[in-house]
Amino acid sequence: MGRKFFVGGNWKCNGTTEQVKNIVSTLNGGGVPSQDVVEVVISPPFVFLPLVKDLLRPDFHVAAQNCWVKKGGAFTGEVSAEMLVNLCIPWVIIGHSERRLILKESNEFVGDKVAYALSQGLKVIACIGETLEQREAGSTTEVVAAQTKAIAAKVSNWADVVLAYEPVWAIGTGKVATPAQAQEVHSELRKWLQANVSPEVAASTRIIYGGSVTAANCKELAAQPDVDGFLVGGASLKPEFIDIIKSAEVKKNA
Ligand SMILES: O=C(CO)COP(=O)(O)O
Repeated sequence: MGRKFFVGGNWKCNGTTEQVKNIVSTLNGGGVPSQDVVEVVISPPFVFLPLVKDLLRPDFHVAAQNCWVKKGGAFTGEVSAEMLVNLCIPWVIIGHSERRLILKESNEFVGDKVAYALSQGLKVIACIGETLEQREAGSTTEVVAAQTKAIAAKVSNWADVVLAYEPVWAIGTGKVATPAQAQEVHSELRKWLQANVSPEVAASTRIIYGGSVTAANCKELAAQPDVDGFLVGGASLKPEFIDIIKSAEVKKNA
C-alpha cells in the first residue's frame, strides 16, 4: 500500500553555525537507502534553515519547526507559512508537545495551524501524544484521538500530512516506548482515521514514532506494522542518525 518510510530529524533549539555545518557534513557523507525507500527531512531552527537547505544533500529535505497560524502581518516574533514557501522550505512540524505544553498551544490552535500551512502548500508533520499522567490515568487513546480529531476537523486532504505520535514521557528522557506500546497506539490511530476520515486515508497516512529513538532501538520499532518511521530529537544531532535512517531497510525486507 506504499507508505514510504519517513525519518525526520528535529534539532529543536540547538546548534551554532559551526555545529550545523558539521552535522550537515556528516549527513552528506552517510550511506543511506534511496529516496524510493526512505524520505528524510531535517528540521533545524528557523535561522539556520537557509544554510542547511543550501548545504544539505539533494535527497534530504528540510522542515521548519513551527509557523504562524494564519497570514503573516503584525505578529512580532512569528514566521509565516508564506515565508517558508517563499524560501522553498517544503515541510513544517506543527503541534510539537514542547509547544503544546510550554507555549500552551491548544488542540484547536494546532488544527488551525495545520490547515493553514497545508492551504499554503506546505507539507506538515503533525505531532500528537499523551503525558505520563494521561497514560497512567488510562486515557492515552482518548487524548491522541482528541488531538487527531482537532486536526481532522480542519483538514480535508491528508496527502501532505505525516502524523507523529510522540508520547511526552518518552521525549528526551531515554525512556523509549516499547515496540508493543508504539504499535498499540499507532494501530489505534489508524483505526481512528479509518472510522472518522476514510479507509483510504487510514491506509496511506504515515504514522511515525518519536521519543528517545536511537540507533540501538530503531530497528525493533521499525519492524512494527503500523510504525512508518520516526521523528528523532537528540539522536538527530549525532552521526547515529544515519543508522536510524537505515532502519528503513527493515520495512523493505518485511
Ligand atoms: O521530541 C522529539 C522529536 O520531535 C523526540 O525527542 P528525543 O528523540 O530527544 O526524545
